[in-house]
Amino acid sequence: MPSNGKKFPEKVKKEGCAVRIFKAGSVPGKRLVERLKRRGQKIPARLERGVRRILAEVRRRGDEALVDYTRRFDCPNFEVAQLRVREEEIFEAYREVSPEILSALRLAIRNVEEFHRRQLSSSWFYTRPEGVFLGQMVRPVSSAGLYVPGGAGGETPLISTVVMTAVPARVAGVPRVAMVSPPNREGRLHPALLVAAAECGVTEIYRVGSAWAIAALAYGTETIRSVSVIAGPGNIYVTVAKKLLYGEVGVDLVAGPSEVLIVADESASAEHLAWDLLAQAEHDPLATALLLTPSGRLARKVKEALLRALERLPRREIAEAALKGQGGILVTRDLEEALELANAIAPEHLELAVADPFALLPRVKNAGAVFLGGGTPEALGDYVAGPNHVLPTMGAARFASALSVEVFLRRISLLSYGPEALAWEGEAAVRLAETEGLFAHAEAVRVRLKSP
Ligand SMILES: NC(=O)c1ccc[n+]([C@@H]2O[C@H](COP(=O)([O-])OP(=O)(O)OC[C@H]3O[C@@H](n4cnc5c(N)ncnc54)[C@H](O)[C@@H]3O)[C@@H](O)[C@H]2O)c1
Ligand SMILES: N[C@H](CO)Cc1c[nH]c[nH+]1
Ligand SMILES: [Zn+2]
Repeated sequence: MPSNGKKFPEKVKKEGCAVRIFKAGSVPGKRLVERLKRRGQKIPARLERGVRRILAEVRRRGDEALVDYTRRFDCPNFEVAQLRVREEEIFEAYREVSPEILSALRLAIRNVEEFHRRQLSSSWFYTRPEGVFLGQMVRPVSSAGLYVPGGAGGETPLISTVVMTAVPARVAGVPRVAMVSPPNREGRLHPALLVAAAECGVTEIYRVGSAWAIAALAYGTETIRSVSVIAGPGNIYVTVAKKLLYGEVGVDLVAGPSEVLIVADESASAEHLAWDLLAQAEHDPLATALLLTPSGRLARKVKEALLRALERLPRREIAEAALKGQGGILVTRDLEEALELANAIAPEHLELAVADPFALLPRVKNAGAVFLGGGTPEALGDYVAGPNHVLPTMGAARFASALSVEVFLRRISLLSYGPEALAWEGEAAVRLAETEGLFAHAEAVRVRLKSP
């Protein structure tokens, strides 16, 4: 029964199966956890083949392939001349965006910049008395390509992702920043997307999305010059393209379909938790939205709240598919077990909706970002708080971190030896080179020892 005492309408009753409650220790509970733990391990072979084909086409046919794919998936009448956004279109976009949106964007930019400035590492050096100079020189990459998701037909342009990708690139000092995002059916990008790009110092904007946009940034086409590093989140096609191209081009991290895992106790509001779960589930049918709680009562209340909320959700179909596929509610023995499972799943977002979240924090090992306390919805982090919302998914939080200024920087090592230092340490290098059987290495040092 819903909490207002009325019966659920038929439709909601039927959809009740979208939200599953299991005991964490039960067979279906364990099965769900095992599936989530393995979620990043294998790309379906058909999907990978499809993405490889796209990459090869763009490499071979350049702009022509971009236009073909864009016509097929996003904008039926797309022309090559529409690929690059012209400067006048950005001026026009400023006229279309309301002052309220502009000031919200500027607040987000300020907060994101303040957070990311703290990540800047500086160059340094030190010397050793015998005449050794060693150091590290920090340099930005010369160009970056930013992927901003748009959904099929550009229906859901993630304007906030412009801020999250472009601000760190600007803080790092990248001189050339190219942004790509899929156009809508009319071949347009949302005006707020263009304004956000201009506000964050993006230097080129292209209307192109999915795996073909990633290929264009990596290989270059007639219109789009290749870049040194690609950053930004995207759907499974974007994510697989980035994985396959890693090495040919720098890639930030595996930032695929969104994920939230909430650990909650009875202090949490069921309605708040339901909306937090749906906030990630509505991103993608492949999104993950999981609640872990020792309270059976809270579990049932969240399920009811979810079913009510789904009724009002415009992207209900997407969210339901995500809940059915990768979501649910698991009732754990205690908070300890909930934390253990959270660490094993390594979610993109971890919410600690418990009475004393800071007491649980020392036990968190794997997560992209942690939201402490029921008053801190994940959505704040998506838009305005300051930390980056481009975060590791599919278990990558075990080894990767949020998008940061570091992605756009390189640390170049510096070495200089004077003759005295060479005399002191050269012999050790010769011995190690000989042990490795590398004659030229040894000789390169020996000739200098003989005639410095
Ligand atoms: N991990 C993170 O940090 C993070 C941040 C923001 C968003 N996200 C995720 O990014 C994703 C955004 O996805 P989206 O769909 O909204 O935008 P998107 O731009 O990533 O994907 C849309 C593009 O994919 C194309 N596409 C659709 N079907 C295709 C197919 N069968 N083959 C190849 N291409 C196809 C569309 O035509 C369009 O060009 C979501 O999964 C969201 O959860 C993740
Ligand atoms: N939740 C997404 C990261 O998984 C980021 C985002 C952008 N806009 C809304 N949400
Ligand atoms: Zn989100």
